[in-house]
Amino acid sequence: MYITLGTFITPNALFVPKASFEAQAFARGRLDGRWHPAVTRIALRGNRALRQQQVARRSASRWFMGFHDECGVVGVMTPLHKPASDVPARLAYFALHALQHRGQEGAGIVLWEPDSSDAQVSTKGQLREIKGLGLVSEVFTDAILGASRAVAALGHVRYSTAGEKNIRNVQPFTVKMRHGQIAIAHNGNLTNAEALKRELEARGTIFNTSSDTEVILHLMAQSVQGGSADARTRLTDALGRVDGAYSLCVLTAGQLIAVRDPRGFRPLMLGRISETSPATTTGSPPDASMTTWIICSESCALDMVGAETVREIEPGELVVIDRASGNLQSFFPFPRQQRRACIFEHIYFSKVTSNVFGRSVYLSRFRFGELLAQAAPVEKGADYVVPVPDSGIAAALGFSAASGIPFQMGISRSHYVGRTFIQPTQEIRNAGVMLKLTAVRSLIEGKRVVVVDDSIVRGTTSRKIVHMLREAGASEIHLRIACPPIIGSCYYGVDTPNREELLSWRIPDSHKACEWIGADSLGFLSLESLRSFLADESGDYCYGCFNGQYPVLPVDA
Ligand SMILES: O=P(O)(O)OC[C@H]1O[C@H](OP(=O)(O)OP(=O)(O)O)[C@H](O)[C@@H]1O
Ligand SMILES: NC(=O)CC[C@H](N)C(=O)O
Ligand code: SF4
Ligand SMILES: [Mg+2]
Repeated sequence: MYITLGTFITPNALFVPKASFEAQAFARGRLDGRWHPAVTRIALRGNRALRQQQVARRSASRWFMGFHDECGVVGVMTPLHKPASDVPARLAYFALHALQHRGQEGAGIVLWEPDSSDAQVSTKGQLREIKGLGLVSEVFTDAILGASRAVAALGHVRYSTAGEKNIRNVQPFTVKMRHGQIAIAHNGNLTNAEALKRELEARGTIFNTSSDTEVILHLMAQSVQGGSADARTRLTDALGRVDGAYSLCVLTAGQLIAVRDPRGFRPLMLGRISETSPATTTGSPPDASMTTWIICSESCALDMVGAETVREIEPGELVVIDRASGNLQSFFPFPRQQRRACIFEHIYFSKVTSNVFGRSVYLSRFRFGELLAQAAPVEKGADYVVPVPDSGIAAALGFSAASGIPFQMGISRSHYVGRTFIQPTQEIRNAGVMLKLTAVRSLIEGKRVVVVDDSIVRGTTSRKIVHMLREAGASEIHLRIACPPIIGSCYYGVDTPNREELLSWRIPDSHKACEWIGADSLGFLSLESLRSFLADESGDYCYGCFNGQYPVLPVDA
């Protein structure tokens, strides 16, 4: 197998990316017409190229992004009268597609495929896994989905927080226990996983992955309630031993279980597709026996598959959907805790079309921008408010509305540069080439601009953007950030750099940070503003990465 190495000549720099299949696509097609690829063909063995691709993928997004997204989960359970078909797999696929922003390392779907003679009976058949590294659209093909015959599905998109980025750690995990197969999909991070792992290993447990999530399966298998065939009982027992963040779905041949940790760090939604008229129009609840239930991380996934949003799964709630009875039962098996929803879901992680923790993500971001304009105005005014696309757009619109400064898309984002792009070399970084973001010179030249972004993590993006806008002729650049300075890592399901890498930890003085970035001024949304926005609910949120007050510390830290 041979691949192509590309040499790219841009107005600013000349560089030779490392070999990979992505490089080939990049050189040949994706940026055709924009850059000027002088493509050099160099023969390389396919295996080596593949390894390089893996390495590049792993490290590329680290360079590009600040806080990484987390994971997304989905569960689908059809009603008893529905014969096995490709519908559960397709519903899971589209829901995962809507949740792709939450994880791009790998994706998986587990299908409950009943024995063909027994397609409508409740507790027979197998759980079958389809998973791979890469994006949802790369892992699943139409042929794979079309060939499936299932009555329920469980799906996951991963961004790792524990364990390496390899195929073994891609979820859902499916295992065979004494009472049958079980599959699990987890968003979050367990703060005592390492301690539990050591304990389990001392008892002879063999781990198949390096993910924290696997601990739950072993705890279930070795549950003191082990004699119980009931997955709910064993899951409750296992979760009683873990701490930290989990919004998870479990699938057996018979039941779909959804559960959220008592602090409710991560979101989890319940939705349905009803074959009868929805409750809202008839006044009576939809017939459970005619309902396909969907569990998912964010409401955007329900919208994607045309499902009705029923409600959030509550912090500490465990919901069991049983196919045979058509029942949905709710339990609160854990001691109650103060809710600690992750405010970063609203600042950056979740999709703007979602409602998360009972609030519209878009409206939150817009309001953060308005509050930022009030708290950190640009004293002498400016010509434009310019967002850092995509995640800074809603906050910039809010800033513009509150300040009266016109909004302009002065930075264009390339949609061909994914989050799994080739790692730029140090040479490229030094040349300040922005692969993802480009200034609109005709708009920016000679103008005073307020640049609004949702967050600064390492400061890489801000520094590059300021440099790029100066090169494009901006006369003043005022950077406004729609969240407080980030000074700590996250232990609850977000892949964060070490504290020492965080700009606001390294350079706590915002004047000095502004100098490092190269802007004319720098302003953040304060924690007080954030709390005032959340009003009565401000005590229900986690702000650990902003104030160092973590609801629960990792046991092994
Ligand atoms: O300070 P840094 O370490 O550079 O990280 C901060 C940047 O990372 C995020 O964007 P990202 O490019 O990850 O994704 P987006 O396109 O979804 O905004 C965030 O919106 C900031 O722009
Ligand atoms: N980001 C997440 O929610 C990750 C889930 C799990 N902790 C993993 O590392 O795979
Ligand atoms: S530490 Fe930050 S990112 Fe992590 S849960 Fe708390 S607010 Fe969210
Ligand atoms: Mg961004």
